[in-house]
Amino acid sequence: MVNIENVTVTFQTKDTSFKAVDTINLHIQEGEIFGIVGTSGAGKSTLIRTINLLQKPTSGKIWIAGEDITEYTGLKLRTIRHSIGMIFQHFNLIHTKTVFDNVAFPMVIAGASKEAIAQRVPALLELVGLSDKMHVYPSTLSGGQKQRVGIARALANSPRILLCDEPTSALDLETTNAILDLLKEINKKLGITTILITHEMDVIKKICNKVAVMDKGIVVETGSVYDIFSLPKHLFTQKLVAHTLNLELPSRILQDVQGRLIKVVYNGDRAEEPILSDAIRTFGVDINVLHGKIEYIDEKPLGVLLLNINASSAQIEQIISYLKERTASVEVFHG
Ligand SMILES: Nc1ncnc2c1ncn2[C@@H]1O[C@H](COP(=O)(O)OP(=O)(O)OP(=O)(O)O)[C@@H](O)[C@H]1O
Repeated sequence: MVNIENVTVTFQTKDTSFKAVDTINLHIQEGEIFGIVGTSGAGKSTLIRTINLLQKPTSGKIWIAGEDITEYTGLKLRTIRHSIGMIFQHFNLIHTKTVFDNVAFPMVIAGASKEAIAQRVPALLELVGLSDKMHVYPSTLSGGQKQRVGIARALANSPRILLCDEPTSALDLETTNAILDLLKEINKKLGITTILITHEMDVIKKICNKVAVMDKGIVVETGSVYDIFSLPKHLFTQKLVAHTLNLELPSRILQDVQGRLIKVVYNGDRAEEPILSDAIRTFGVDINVLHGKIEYIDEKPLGVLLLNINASSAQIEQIISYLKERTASVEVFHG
């Protein structure tokens, strides 16, 4: 549906030039929720803005549904933009217009009839759960409600693609979850291809199917969200995932621990197997669980355990290879 081909964006300042996006290639399929994650300054906003040409690539191409749109201008550009909705971190509502008029605005610009607008806007407000706020002004709404208006407005011209620029960064945790649920529901109901940028792996974990991890203008890793969480390959991704899974131990425990400390990740059906109790029985040693959890990502289980094994070196090696055969990864931390 969306192909980003060798896209580079270079900003010229007075004496230097700076590559905010460097030779990025991404293929986003129809109907999926594709996340782009990275820390501040990674180039996420610049990249997402190239998809509707709010930011023109310095080089490379943007393909939408098989059309190269990179050089589009005038009517062609306006038409393609109507098929791409966008929502923003700070909602970008027009404060002098009512909720109804905010949602109607893109339809007015696109030349829709009054009848079409009168029919569509209430339906959109119902979809986002704001039917009772149709005639109020944005200043009377909460952040979550403002974002719901932003979503309804982005859908006004029935786009095929929805771009979400940090849609929940200005919201509290509960409202974030409600907005992410809504985006997921809309994606399912309308089949709209959704591309979302965020600095939070939790957002990716909650709604995305695929993810690209960006650092300093480049994509360091891309794949299904489940694969990226269970086996992150790049060091930068590993750090993001470790931080999100929150498996850090207090330094006192790390200092005092005797024997070997290992991290085991197990995925798919194996997350529900009694691998650990099997290992304890097979080798007749004590294995102490210091920390662990099973997460469900894309409805598939992903287990992560921090284990402490106190046994002879030979036995520990045997246990590690036993676990390696039965789990996604085993990492030795200590000892
Ligand atoms: N118009 C511009 N002129 C010059 N530099 C720019 C411009 N826009 C962005 N940059 C720079 O490009 C880099 C990437 O910015 P961008 O906003 O795309 O990152 P980001 O990953 O979205 O970060 P954040 O979440 O903080 O917005 C930054 O170093 C930024 O200062």
